[in-house]
Amino acid sequence: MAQQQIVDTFHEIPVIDLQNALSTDPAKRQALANDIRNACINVGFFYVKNHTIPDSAISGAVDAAKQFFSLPLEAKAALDIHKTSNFKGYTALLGENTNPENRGDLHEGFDLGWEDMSGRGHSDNGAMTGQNVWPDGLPDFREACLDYYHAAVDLGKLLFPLFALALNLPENFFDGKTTKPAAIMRLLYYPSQTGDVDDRIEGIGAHTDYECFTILWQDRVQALQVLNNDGKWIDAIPIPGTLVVNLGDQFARWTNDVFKSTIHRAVNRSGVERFSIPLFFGTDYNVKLEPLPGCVSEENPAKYEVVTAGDYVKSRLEATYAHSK
Ligand SMILES: O=C(O)CCC(=O)C(=O)O
Ligand SMILES: [Fe+2]
Repeated sequence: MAQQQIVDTFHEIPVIDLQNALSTDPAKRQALANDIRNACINVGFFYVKNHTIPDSAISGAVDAAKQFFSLPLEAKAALDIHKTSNFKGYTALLGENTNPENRGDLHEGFDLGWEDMSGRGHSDNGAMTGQNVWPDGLPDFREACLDYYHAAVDLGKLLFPLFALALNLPENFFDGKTTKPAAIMRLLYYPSQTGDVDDRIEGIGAHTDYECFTILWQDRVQALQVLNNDGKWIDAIPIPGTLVVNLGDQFARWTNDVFKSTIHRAVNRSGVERFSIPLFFGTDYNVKLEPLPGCVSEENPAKYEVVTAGDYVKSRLEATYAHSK
């Protein structure tokens, strides 16, 4: 009988406490980085607790999302993402198709990028930078979104040195590569699917994320699922007080797949609506995604063509929205 290959897999997603992220004791920071390393190699997903985003920033952004998605369709459609060249604004139900085998994603979205509170978008070269678009008639919406955005970017800046340590690199390895962090935030609204459900329409179809890592707030409605190596969907159950962090394809490219960019999807059949807020965090758009020296060897030769982070994300976004153009 042929010997059965034993493939390591995971059945749950680890919870990592970030309390020691800024410890003055390097051994404590390294111990935390080791936990992150294990999660990145084996799962590609982990929860973080003691994550630094204030509850007030979360509740403000969630309230803003609820108000925005309750606007009349015409008001949201005026901000349709296809009207901008930099992927900002509103995505209608079925407007995106994350898994090309599906017929469209059953969510509405609102995308924004870097902008400081005083109203300046950052205007450098990347296709995804530049002005955000904002709805009329929701006076607190912009501030609530940006408040969360900046808190999540700060968390991303706390995580990058830990990822560097996890890869046996100097803690400041990514500093010069994340000067204008390429962070895209999305508000997401998933109606519940009821009645006869078309299997090719999911809240968000099976996909991997495009940037280095994603920081995701999810409400208490179970919908997010993560594919393990046995092809089984593992529920990323909502754990109050935590955020989900998952790796994206930029990190898989940097690390030549040593870090896993794990396939996931969201399916809301709970009977109630669901909200989530991902923030996709990458290096500056002009940085080349070159495999790190420690991640390439004779047994594991470089797998990916070197491209800039900006070109890579742009090509993935174009493919995602092509279906509703
Ligand atoms: O809403 C979620 O839980 C997941 C969203 C997601 O995977 C994405 O936007 O890339
Ligand atoms: Fe995702």
